[in-house]
Amino acid sequence: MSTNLRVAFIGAGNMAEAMISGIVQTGMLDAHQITVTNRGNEERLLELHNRYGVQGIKRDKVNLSSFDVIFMAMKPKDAESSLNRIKHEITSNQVVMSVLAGISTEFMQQHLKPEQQIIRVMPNTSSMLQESATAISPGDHVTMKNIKLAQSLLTCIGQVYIIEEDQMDLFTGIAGSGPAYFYYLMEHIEKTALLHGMDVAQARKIGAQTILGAAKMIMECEETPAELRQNVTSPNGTTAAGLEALADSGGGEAIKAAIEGAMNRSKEISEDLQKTPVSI
Ligand SMILES: NC(=O)C1=CN([C@@H]2O[C@H](COP(=O)(O)OP(=O)(O)OC[C@H]3O[C@@H](n4cnc5c(N)ncnc54)[C@H](O)[C@@H]3O)[C@@H](O)[C@H]2O)C=CC1
Ligand SMILES: O=C(O)[C@@H]1CCC=N1
Repeated sequence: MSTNLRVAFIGAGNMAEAMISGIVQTGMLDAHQITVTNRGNEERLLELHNRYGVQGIKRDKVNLSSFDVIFMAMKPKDAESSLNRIKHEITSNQVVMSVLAGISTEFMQQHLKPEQQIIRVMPNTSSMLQESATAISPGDHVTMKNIKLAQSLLTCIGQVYIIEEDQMDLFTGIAGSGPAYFYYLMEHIEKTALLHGMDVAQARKIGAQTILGAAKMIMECEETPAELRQNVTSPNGTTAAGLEALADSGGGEAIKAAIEGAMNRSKEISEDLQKTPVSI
């Protein structure tokens, strides 16, 4: 990766931090190549500087024209005003990569210059440990060189998949929001363990190792998840009883509902924004 490459994050929240942490830890970029901005929380900018060595500068003081890559990492509700501002600060040689849920490349294109290079990205917070499942959908004007740049930059926060944009809401439901489902699962494992007298710290380690082991089995074995499940399940044994209780409690439906709930919310964010008149 070029030592001259400069990357700006607009937005200094959880997602920006997870990505910065992953990028800096792999050494793909030097901390001095990264600038992070927010609207005014200087304490947060100092925190990110102290943790990762990146430059933290208030949005008003940043000149975006000197960056090769501009990551949009604010909340979707702040996208429109931010895009309207970015439009006048950058040229089409620079690439805008947006991690915002529900914000389409079409919406971004409408608010930026007609030939602006745009890539829609959906990472997750496991970026922090370089274990994100990240999707990218390139906009119409982005060069192959910048698609490759996005791939190598995002590879340092985990696995990267190029997908059609019409799959982005679904991807968000599975992977963008996905870590939260597993944390929720863990919360319930801990609660149940505690209820039956196990120490929470011990239950956390045991539960996490079980999830990690199952994930590795899925990644590394040839069997399908259904086959792997059957391998655990002895006739009339403990797993059969557990799975029956899970199904009786609507386990499968609950997983479908979670993914579809997040997917539909992503669509809804996009539709709501399209209803607002586009400001010039
Ligand atoms: N948290 C997650 O797991 C994931 C989040 N995302 C997306 O990342 C984006 C950020 O999410 P979080 O980091 O969780 O939110 P957050 O609320 O933690 O951070 C948002 C940041 O944006 C800043 N900000 C808002 N408007 C701004 C502006 N005009 N200029 C500069 N900074 C501005 C805020 O000061 C704050 O630092 C969202 O759009 C979300 O959809 C995507 C994938 C996963
Ligand atoms: O909850 C959200 O809206 C963001 C997008 C994907 C994960 N977190």
